Amino acid sequence: MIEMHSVVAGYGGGDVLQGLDLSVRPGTITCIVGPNGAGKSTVLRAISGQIHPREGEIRLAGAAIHGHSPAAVISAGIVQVPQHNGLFADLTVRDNMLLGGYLIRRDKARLRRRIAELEEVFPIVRERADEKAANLSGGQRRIVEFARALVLEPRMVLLDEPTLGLDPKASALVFDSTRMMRDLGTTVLMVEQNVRFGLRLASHGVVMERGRVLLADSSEALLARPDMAAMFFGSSAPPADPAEPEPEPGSGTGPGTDPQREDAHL
Ligand SMILES: Nc1ncnc2c1ncn2[C@@H]1O[C@H](COP(=O)(O)OP(=O)(O)OP(=O)(O)O)[C@@H](O)[C@H]1O
Repeated sequence: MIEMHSVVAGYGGGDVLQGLDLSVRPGTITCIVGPNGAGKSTVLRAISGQIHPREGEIRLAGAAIHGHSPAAVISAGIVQVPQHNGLFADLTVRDNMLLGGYLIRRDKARLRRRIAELEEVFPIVRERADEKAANLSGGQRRIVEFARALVLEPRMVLLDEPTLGLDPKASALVFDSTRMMRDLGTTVLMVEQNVRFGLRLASHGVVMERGRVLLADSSEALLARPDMAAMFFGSSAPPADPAEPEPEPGSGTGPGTDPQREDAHL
Protein backbone atom coordinates (compact mmCIF):
# COMPACT_ATOMS: atom_id res chain seq x y z
CA MET A 1 0.00 0.00 0.00
CA ILE A 2 2.63 2.52 1.16
CA GLU A 3 6.31 1.98 0.43
CA MET A 4 8.96 4.39 1.66
CA HIS A 5 12.47 3.85 0.30
CA SER A 6 15.58 5.58 1.65
CA VAL A 7 13.60 8.65 2.66
CA VAL A 8 15.62 11.61 3.93
CA ALA A 9 13.44 14.46 5.19
CA GLY A 10 13.40 17.18 7.83
CA TYR A 11 12.53 20.76 8.57
CA GLY A 12 15.36 22.90 7.31
CA GLY A 13 17.36 22.67 10.51
CA GLY A 14 18.56 19.19 9.54
CA ASP A 15 17.35 15.79 8.45
CA VAL A 16 15.03 13.96 10.81
CA LEU A 17 14.38 10.90 8.64
CA GLN A 18 17.78 9.42 7.82
CA GLY A 19 17.22 7.04 4.94
CA LEU A 20 14.00 5.48 6.22
CA ASP A 21 12.54 2.31 4.69
CA LEU A 22 9.03 1.42 5.70
CA SER A 23 6.14 -0.48 4.18
CA VAL A 24 2.51 -0.71 5.18
CA ARG A 25 0.39 -3.56 3.88
CA PRO A 26 -3.13 -2.89 2.65
CA GLY A 27 -5.94 -3.62 5.08
CA THR A 28 -3.72 -3.54 8.17
CA ILE A 29 -3.41 -1.31 11.19
CA THR A 30 0.29 -0.48 11.49
CA CYS A 31 1.56 1.36 14.55
CA ILE A 32 4.84 3.28 14.71
CA VAL A 33 6.42 3.45 18.15
CA GLY A 34 9.73 4.81 19.39
CA PRO A 35 11.28 7.39 21.67
CA ASN A 36 10.45 11.08 21.61
CA GLY A 37 12.08 12.77 18.68
CA ALA A 38 12.63 9.52 16.74
CA GLY A 39 10.74 11.02 13.81
CA LYS A 40 7.42 9.17 14.08
CA SER A 41 5.20 12.17 13.35
CA THR A 42 7.65 13.25 10.67
CA VAL A 43 6.92 10.00 8.80
CA LEU A 44 3.23 10.90 8.74
CA ARG A 45 4.01 14.46 7.61
CA ALA A 46 6.20 13.16 4.79
CA ILE A 47 3.44 10.82 3.59
CA SER A 48 0.71 13.47 3.81
CA GLY A 49 2.77 15.96 1.81
CA GLN A 50 3.29 18.49 4.62
CA ILE A 51 7.02 18.08 4.16
CA HIS A 52 8.83 16.85 1.07
CA PRO A 53 11.68 14.33 1.19
CA ARG A 54 15.09 15.61 0.13
CA GLU A 55 15.92 12.10 -1.06
CA GLY A 56 14.11 8.82 -1.49
CA GLU A 57 10.69 7.72 -2.63
CA ILE A 58 7.20 7.35 -1.21
CA ARG A 59 4.80 5.22 -3.25
CA LEU A 60 1.11 4.55 -2.79
CA ALA A 61 0.11 1.31 -4.51
CA GLY A 62 3.13 1.77 -6.77
CA ALA A 63 2.51 5.42 -7.73
CA ALA A 64 4.98 8.04 -6.50
CA ILE A 65 3.45 10.61 -4.10
CA HIS A 66 6.62 12.21 -2.69
CA GLY A 67 6.75 15.87 -3.56
CA HIS A 68 2.96 16.04 -3.95
CA SER A 69 0.99 18.77 -2.21
CA PRO A 70 -1.21 17.80 0.76
CA ALA A 71 -4.30 18.30 -1.44
CA ALA A 72 -2.87 15.97 -4.09
CA VAL A 73 -2.12 13.33 -1.45
CA ILE A 74 -5.72 13.56 -0.19
CA SER A 75 -6.95 13.13 -3.76
CA ALA A 76 -4.71 10.08 -4.08
CA GLY A 77 -6.57 8.55 -1.13
CA ILE A 78 -4.63 9.37 2.05
CA VAL A 79 -6.21 11.46 4.79
CA GLN A 80 -4.48 12.49 8.02
CA VAL A 81 -6.37 13.07 11.25
CA PRO A 82 -4.58 16.00 12.89
CA GLN A 83 -3.22 15.66 16.39
CA HIS A 84 -4.92 18.77 17.78
CA ASN A 85 -8.08 20.75 17.14
CA GLY A 86 -9.14 18.76 14.14
CA LEU A 87 -12.72 20.03 14.22
CA PHE A 88 -14.11 23.53 13.82
CA ALA A 89 -15.31 24.12 17.38
CA ASP A 90 -18.05 26.62 16.46
CA LEU A 91 -19.52 24.48 13.71
CA THR A 92 -21.96 21.64 14.28
CA VAL A 93 -20.94 18.02 13.97
CA ARG A 94 -22.94 17.83 10.72
CA ASP A 95 -21.16 20.85 9.22
CA ASN A 96 -17.80 19.41 10.23
CA MET A 97 -18.73 16.19 8.42
CA LEU A 98 -19.78 18.16 5.33
CA LEU A 99 -16.43 19.94 5.35
CA GLY A 100 -14.76 16.52 5.37
CA GLY A 101 -16.52 15.95 2.07
CA TYR A 102 -15.58 19.30 0.57
CA LEU A 103 -13.79 17.68 -2.36
CA ILE A 104 -16.97 15.81 -3.37
CA ARG A 105 -19.39 18.60 -2.42
CA ARG A 106 -20.86 18.78 -5.93
CA ASP A 107 -21.84 15.11 -5.75
CA LYS A 108 -24.51 15.71 -3.12
CA ALA A 109 -26.08 12.26 -3.37
CA ARG A 110 -22.72 10.56 -2.79
CA LEU A 111 -21.90 12.87 0.11
CA ARG A 112 -25.29 12.26 1.78
CA ARG A 113 -24.99 8.51 1.28
CA ARG A 114 -21.49 8.40 2.69
CA ILE A 115 -22.36 10.46 5.76
CA ALA A 116 -25.39 8.21 6.37
CA GLU A 117 -23.13 5.13 6.18
CA LEU A 118 -20.72 6.66 8.66
CA GLU A 119 -23.56 7.58 11.02
CA GLU A 120 -24.40 3.87 11.15
CA VAL A 121 -20.85 2.95 12.09
CA PHE A 122 -20.25 5.89 14.44
CA PRO A 123 -23.69 6.65 15.99
CA ILE A 124 -22.39 9.72 17.82
CA VAL A 125 -22.23 11.51 14.46
CA ARG A 126 -26.00 11.25 14.12
CA GLU A 127 -26.84 11.65 17.81
CA ARG A 128 -24.90 14.90 18.15
CA ALA A 129 -25.33 16.17 14.58
CA ASP A 130 -26.78 19.55 15.61
CA GLU A 131 -24.38 20.07 18.49
CA LYS A 132 -21.38 22.38 18.17
CA ALA A 133 -18.17 20.39 18.14
CA ALA A 134 -16.99 22.46 21.13
CA ASN A 135 -19.70 20.80 23.28
CA LEU A 136 -18.38 17.27 22.71
CA SER A 137 -16.00 15.48 25.05
CA GLY A 138 -12.44 14.85 23.90
CA GLY A 139 -13.20 11.23 23.04
CA GLN A 140 -16.38 12.12 21.15
CA ARG A 141 -14.51 14.75 19.14
CA ARG A 142 -11.90 12.16 18.20
CA ILE A 143 -14.59 9.81 16.87
CA VAL A 144 -16.14 12.61 14.81
CA GLU A 145 -12.65 13.38 13.47
CA PHE A 146 -12.28 9.72 12.48
CA ALA A 147 -15.68 9.69 10.79
CA ARG A 148 -14.92 12.95 9.01
CA ALA A 149 -11.64 11.54 7.72
CA LEU A 150 -13.59 8.67 6.16
CA VAL A 151 -16.10 10.81 4.23
CA LEU A 152 -13.90 10.75 1.14
CA GLU A 153 -13.54 6.96 1.38
CA PRO A 154 -9.75 7.16 1.63
CA ARG A 155 -7.60 4.13 1.01
CA MET A 156 -5.49 5.04 4.01
CA VAL A 157 -5.87 7.09 7.18
CA LEU A 158 -2.95 8.50 9.19
CA LEU A 159 -3.51 8.90 12.93
CA ASP A 160 -1.03 10.92 14.97
CA GLU A 161 -1.30 9.91 18.63
CA PRO A 162 -5.06 9.39 18.63
CA THR A 163 -5.29 8.85 22.39
CA LEU A 164 -3.28 11.92 23.38
CA GLY A 165 -4.99 13.65 26.29
CA LEU A 166 -7.80 11.09 26.51
CA ASP A 167 -8.87 9.17 29.61
CA PRO A 168 -9.01 5.34 29.53
CA LYS A 169 -12.71 5.22 28.64
CA ALA A 170 -12.22 7.55 25.68
CA SER A 171 -9.10 5.63 24.68
CA ALA A 172 -11.23 2.46 24.57
CA LEU A 173 -13.59 4.24 22.18
CA VAL A 174 -10.61 5.18 20.01
CA PHE A 175 -9.43 1.55 20.11
CA ASP A 176 -12.79 0.24 18.89
CA SER A 177 -13.23 3.02 16.34
CA THR A 178 -9.81 2.43 14.82
CA ARG A 179 -10.69 -1.23 14.35
CA MET A 180 -13.96 -0.16 12.74
CA MET A 181 -12.04 2.03 10.29
CA ARG A 182 -9.97 -0.98 9.34
CA ASP A 183 -13.11 -3.14 9.06
CA LEU A 184 -14.49 -0.60 6.58
CA GLY A 185 -11.50 -1.43 4.39
CA THR A 186 -9.29 1.51 5.30
CA THR A 187 -5.61 0.90 5.89
CA VAL A 188 -4.48 2.65 9.07
CA LEU A 189 -1.00 3.96 9.85
CA MET A 190 -0.75 5.40 13.32
CA VAL A 191 1.76 6.83 15.77
CA GLU A 192 1.19 6.04 19.42
CA GLN A 193 3.13 6.96 22.55
CA ASN A 194 1.51 4.23 24.58
CA VAL A 195 3.44 1.29 23.16
CA ARG A 196 1.32 -1.50 24.60
CA PHE A 197 -1.93 0.17 23.61
CA GLY A 198 -0.71 0.85 20.08
CA LEU A 199 0.71 -2.62 19.46
CA ARG A 200 -2.36 -4.36 20.86
CA LEU A 201 -4.57 -2.32 18.60
CA ALA A 202 -2.41 -2.82 15.51
CA SER A 203 -1.66 -5.95 13.51
CA HIS A 204 1.81 -4.69 12.58
CA GLY A 205 4.36 -2.59 14.40
CA VAL A 206 7.34 -0.47 13.44
CA VAL A 207 9.94 0.59 15.98
CA MET A 208 11.79 3.79 15.06
CA GLU A 209 14.96 5.24 16.47
CA ARG A 210 16.82 8.33 15.28
CA GLY A 211 15.02 8.65 11.98
CA ARG A 212 15.30 5.01 10.96
CA VAL A 213 13.30 1.82 11.32
CA LEU A 214 14.89 -0.42 13.93
CA LEU A 215 12.34 -3.26 13.85
CA ALA A 216 9.26 -4.07 11.79
CA ASP A 217 7.13 -7.15 12.48
CA SER A 218 3.69 -8.33 13.47
CA SER A 219 2.70 -6.53 16.64
CA GLU A 220 2.28 -9.87 18.37
CA ALA A 221 5.90 -10.76 17.57
CA LEU A 222 7.10 -7.34 18.73
CA LEU A 223 5.19 -7.56 21.99
CA ALA A 224 6.73 -10.96 22.67
CA ARG A 225 10.34 -9.82 22.19
CA PRO A 226 12.31 -9.60 25.44
CA ASP A 227 14.35 -6.69 24.08
CA MET A 228 11.12 -4.75 23.45
CA ALA A 229 10.24 -5.29 27.08
CA ALA A 230 13.62 -3.90 28.09
CA MET A 231 13.36 -0.97 25.69
CA PHE A 232 9.81 0.09 26.39
CA PHE A 233 8.40 -1.55 29.45
CA GLY A 234 11.19 -0.91 31.91
CA SER A 235 11.93 -4.57 32.63
CA SER A 236 13.36 -7.63 30.98
CA ALA A 237 10.25 -9.65 31.76
CA PRO A 238 7.97 -10.31 28.81
CA PRO A 239 4.95 -8.02 28.71
CA ALA A 240 1.46 -9.25 29.52
CA ASP A 241 0.07 -11.87 27.16
CA PRO A 242 -0.46 -10.09 23.84
CA ALA A 243 -2.97 -12.73 22.82
CA GLU A 244 -5.42 -11.86 25.54
CA PRO A 245 -8.91 -11.19 24.21
CA GLU A 246 -9.78 -7.85 22.72
CA PRO A 247 -12.33 -5.63 24.40
CA GLU A 248 -15.90 -5.85 23.24
CA PRO A 249 -16.79 -2.79 21.17
CA GLY A 250 -17.95 -0.05 23.48
CA SER A 251 -17.15 -2.03 26.60
CA GLY A 252 -14.79 0.63 27.82
CA THR A 253 -12.51 -1.95 29.38
CA GLY A 254 -9.99 -4.51 28.29
CA PRO A 255 -6.40 -4.78 27.21
CA GLY A 256 -6.69 -1.98 24.72
CA THR A 257 -7.68 0.40 27.45
CA ASP A 258 -4.65 0.15 29.65
CA PRO A 259 -5.19 3.17 31.87
CA GLN A 260 -1.54 3.18 32.82
CA ARG A 261 0.57 5.34 30.62
CA GLU A 262 3.73 4.50 32.52
CA ASP A 263 5.11 3.04 29.31
CA ALA A 264 4.11 6.12 27.40
CA HIS A 265 7.55 7.67 27.53
CA LEU A 266 10.89 6.01 27.39
N1 LIG B 1 7.83 21.77 12.54
C1 LIG B 1 9.07 21.45 12.93
N2 LIG B 1 10.11 22.28 12.72
C2 LIG B 1 11.36 21.95 13.12
N3 LIG B 1 11.68 20.79 13.74
C3 LIG B 1 10.70 19.94 13.99
C4 LIG B 1 9.32 20.21 13.61
N4 LIG B 1 8.56 19.15 13.98
C5 LIG B 1 9.40 18.28 14.58
N5 LIG B 1 10.67 18.74 14.58
C6 LIG B 1 11.85 18.04 15.13
O1 LIG B 1 12.01 16.81 14.43
C7 LIG B 1 12.40 15.78 15.33
C8 LIG B 1 11.43 14.62 15.20
O2 LIG B 1 10.12 15.07 15.55
P1 LIG B 1 8.85 14.14 15.49
O3 LIG B 1 7.68 14.96 15.93
O4 LIG B 1 8.77 13.46 14.18
O5 LIG B 1 9.21 13.06 16.59
P2 LIG B 1 8.33 11.91 17.21
O6 LIG B 1 9.08 10.64 17.07
O7 LIG B 1 6.96 11.98 16.63
O8 LIG B 1 8.36 12.25 18.73
P3 LIG B 1 7.32 13.01 19.65
O9 LIG B 1 6.61 11.93 20.32
O10 LIG B 1 8.20 13.79 20.54
O11 LIG B 1 6.46 13.85 18.76
C9 LIG B 1 12.43 16.39 16.71
O12 LIG B 1 13.76 16.69 17.02
C10 LIG B 1 11.62 17.64 16.57
O13 LIG B 1 12.09 18.64 17.43
